[in-house]
Amino acid sequence: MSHTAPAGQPLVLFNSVTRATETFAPIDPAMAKLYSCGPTVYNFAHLGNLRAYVFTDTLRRVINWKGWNATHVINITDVGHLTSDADEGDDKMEIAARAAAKTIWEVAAFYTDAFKNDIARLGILQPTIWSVATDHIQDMIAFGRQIADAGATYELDSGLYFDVTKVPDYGRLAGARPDETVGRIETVEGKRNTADFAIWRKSPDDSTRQMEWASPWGVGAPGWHLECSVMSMKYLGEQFDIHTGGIDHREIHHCNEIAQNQAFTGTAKTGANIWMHNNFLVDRGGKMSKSKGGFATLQSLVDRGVHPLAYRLLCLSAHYRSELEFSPDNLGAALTRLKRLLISVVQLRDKAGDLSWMRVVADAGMTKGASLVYQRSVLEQGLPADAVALIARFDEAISGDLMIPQALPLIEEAVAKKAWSPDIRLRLVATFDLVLGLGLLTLDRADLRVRPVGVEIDEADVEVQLAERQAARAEKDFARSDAIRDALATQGIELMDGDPLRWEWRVSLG
Ligand SMILES: Nc1ncnc2c1ncn2[C@@H]1O[C@H](COP(=O)(O)OP(=O)(O)OP(=O)(O)O)[C@@H](O)[C@H]1O
Ligand SMILES: [Zn+2]
Repeated sequence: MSHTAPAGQPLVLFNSVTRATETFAPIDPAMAKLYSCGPTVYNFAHLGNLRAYVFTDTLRRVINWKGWNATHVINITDVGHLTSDADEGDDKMEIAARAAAKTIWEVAAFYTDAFKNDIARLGILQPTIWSVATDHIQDMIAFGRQIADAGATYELDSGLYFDVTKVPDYGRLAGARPDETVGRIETVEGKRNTADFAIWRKSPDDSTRQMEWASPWGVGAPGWHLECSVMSMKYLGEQFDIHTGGIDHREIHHCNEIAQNQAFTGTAKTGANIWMHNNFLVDRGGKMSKSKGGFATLQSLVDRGVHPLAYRLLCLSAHYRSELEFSPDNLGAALTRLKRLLISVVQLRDKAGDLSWMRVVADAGMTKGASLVYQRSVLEQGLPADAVALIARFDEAISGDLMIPQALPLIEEAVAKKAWSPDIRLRLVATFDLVLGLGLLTLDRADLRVRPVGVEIDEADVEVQLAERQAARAEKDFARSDAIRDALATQGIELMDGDPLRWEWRVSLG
């Protein structure tokens, strides 16, 4: 891989700190460095949380596709995140563990696995490093000592607090001043400023916590904001390239991380050159959130017969800085679009015959971890000028602050271009899919036919009955054909005669 700036359009990204787009130029041109605030593992991720990781995955894929290597860290928050981001309430993990009568470690292990499983099903690449908060307690204490020595903190009975007036520009990211009380509730006696936050929280005398550690400020647990400053700095350095999170983090969590980073380095630097935030997935009730209960998980979609990649496509169909509405209609449209695309791609696959390049790319990507640029170089070899021009349009869209909604139709354009051989069209699909991650070259039609829970079907048997029905219809034995259709209907199988998608049957959604 080259270490010079890649060819193609410059990549511009919207920086929440300056509220402007900026040209991306990694500090170390040989390795871009990204940190994404990870899940708090006290429950399943909901679809809104997962939107945040489809976004970071897209960002990372675009960076790779355009020619840079990337180190990507996602943390696992298994301690410190209170029920309110503004230092109020109890630790989310402690509450969940009490409710389940389990240890926090059991709860964390269970939901961490569930999260990793969800992101794998969404085609999200594994980060280079998973950093688990409780593995870094000593690093957090050392960090806390340094910022305490620098005079940025003060101690109260309840713990060690950060004084937000000790750093320049506190709250610049949120566009708020330290004396503003928006979203903050004063619950801690003695705090100097409303926005001050806990670096270390002492365990109350009358209770023991499941998770607590000795520290210079008493036995207790670290503040949530501290974790991300410590782990991002540990793995990526004092100033790295991009820090991401959902837009709710722009108001408090990331302001506090920036303040800690500034106190630690004694500079005005925020810790990352670009701070990026994805907007919310909303439903009729507003932001999807765990605290509301009854939220939708990825598994709940699968249980209803929707393939996870249809949800990925739904996410890709909106720009990351726009709200995205989650509704059965939107999801249904995404599933239909994915099916349509896949039908065309499968037809091309059938026509193209031997795709030796596909084996090279798949092998390089999966087993040898080759960069996306290398895979692109295989795919894009020998393409005609008008196909290269389509790639340039794709590049232009994704380079403009990840304008994926504009890039998506180009895949459909490539598939439909009759003047190109199936081989050319598939090469384009494959190179675009390195960014989109929809698995278009590997999925089969049958994969998208997810069986909802509670529906008992034997797919081979359905296919046999369909063939019999086809034969009956050919012989104009409509009574027999209808009888087969009715028999299948009683098993929950709906036949789709004349289906423009040629998806001959589906499990009825009830
Ligand atoms: N509705 C949403 N849409 C998009 N991103 C979201 C949404 N809700 C949370 N996020 C993001 O998901 C990521 C993981 O967050 P985390 O696991 O800490 O969730 P949480 O704060 O416990 O969830 P909730 O906000 O539902 O209580 C964060 O980057 C967060 O900003
Ligand atoms: Zn964070």
